[in-house]
Amino acid sequence: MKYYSTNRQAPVATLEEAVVKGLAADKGLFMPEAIKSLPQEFYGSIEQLSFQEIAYHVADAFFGEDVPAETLKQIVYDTLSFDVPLVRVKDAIYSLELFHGPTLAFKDVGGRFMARLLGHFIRKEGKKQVNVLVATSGDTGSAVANGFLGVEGIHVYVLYPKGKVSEIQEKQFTTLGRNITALEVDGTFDDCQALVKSAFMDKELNEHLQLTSANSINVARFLPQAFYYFYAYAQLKKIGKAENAVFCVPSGNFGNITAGLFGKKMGLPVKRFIAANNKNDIFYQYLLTGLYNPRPSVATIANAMDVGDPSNFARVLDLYDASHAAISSDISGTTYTDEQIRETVKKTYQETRYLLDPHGACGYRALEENLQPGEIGVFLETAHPAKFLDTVESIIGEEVEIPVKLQAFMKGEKKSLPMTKEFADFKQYLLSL
Ligand SMILES: N[C@@H](CCOP(=O)(O)O)C(=O)O
Repeated sequence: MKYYSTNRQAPVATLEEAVVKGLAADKGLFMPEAIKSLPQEFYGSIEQLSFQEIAYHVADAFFGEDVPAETLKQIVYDTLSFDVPLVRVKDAIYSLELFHGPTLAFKDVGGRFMARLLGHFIRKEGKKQVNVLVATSGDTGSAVANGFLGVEGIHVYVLYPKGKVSEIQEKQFTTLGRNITALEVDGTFDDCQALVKSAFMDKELNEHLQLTSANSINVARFLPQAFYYFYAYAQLKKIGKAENAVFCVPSGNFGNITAGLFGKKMGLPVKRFIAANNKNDIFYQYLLTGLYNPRPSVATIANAMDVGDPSNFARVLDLYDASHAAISSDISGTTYTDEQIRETVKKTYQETRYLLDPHGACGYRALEENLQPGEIGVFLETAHPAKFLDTVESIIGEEVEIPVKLQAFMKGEKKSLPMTKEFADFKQYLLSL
């Protein structure tokens, strides 16, 4: 399969080139030339398949031409060593719990898949060291750092905005050492993302180092996120609730919802999507006005969604031929203040005893407010509430139990390097390596 750039000014790439480069030479995002529909028989009996079996079918449609079947199967099965259960919260609203992986956030799926696929390409080609640059507003950093920890031939640099991620999130990527380096940037997530993208475009740097990205701009990070939409559908089908499924996705950089849109293009019977924003509501405003106006992100309690210029908007436009009408017919939007998020966590916990995290709360509330009669709503519960311990405990006024996996991260000592948001400083640092 070949990959083209959303900016259409760069040569098409092989899968390996797209994964190893991350971003196209014209600063566009790579898109697969074909989105294959999966056969009706697959959907007809999908509820009989395991998560790993379903994911392998989806992975095969994208990567099967370029990765030997046994290798791809191994990558998928190793990646998905945890479950993604669908849990009913209230009425027709279900939570797709994406926080049962090693770092307790949905990014574990893409992070682990990409680490394994990149590792495969490095071994196959005997490549020199690949340096992964990743910008995080909270969850990507930990998933990528943990997914790549100890992978030979790869060094990961995590760029994160100083003081704008939760304490536990920070611990998850600053305490690992080995092939993981954390850079604490005096700026916002958007500054971190801009530093990373500028590095990919810099000729001198790219002659000095082999660089790639592990944000959802990388096809190997973002496409695997489609796996769990199919699995959610299978779980709905098992309980006879698969008609009129609506997926509601807490959205920041828009990689997660874009993976769901790919699923729909592959024939997954999804009625519609809702993108739930926090106050960084650039996409919501786009739906209202037809104008895309990126702006500096503001800090919220749903910090992983604090993105002011969502990278994957380019892919959404590409998927729908830049038609605002077509996009709006598949996706609606919502936006919530911190106050509304707090209110939702509290009320839902009091009513149902289900504890939402601040991101999931945006998704849940959007369904509560927008679900039509006859529709079944699934919101993506993107991270475990304990990752936002202080926030969540202060909202519900109770102690939250910290899963053992998280406790382990909290014991380590934070190690990070300070970095300004000036590209010249970042470049100098990378050149000194
Ligand atoms: N929400 C992210 C921001 C980066 O998103 P990505 O999906 O492009 O990696 C985070 O938690 O870091």
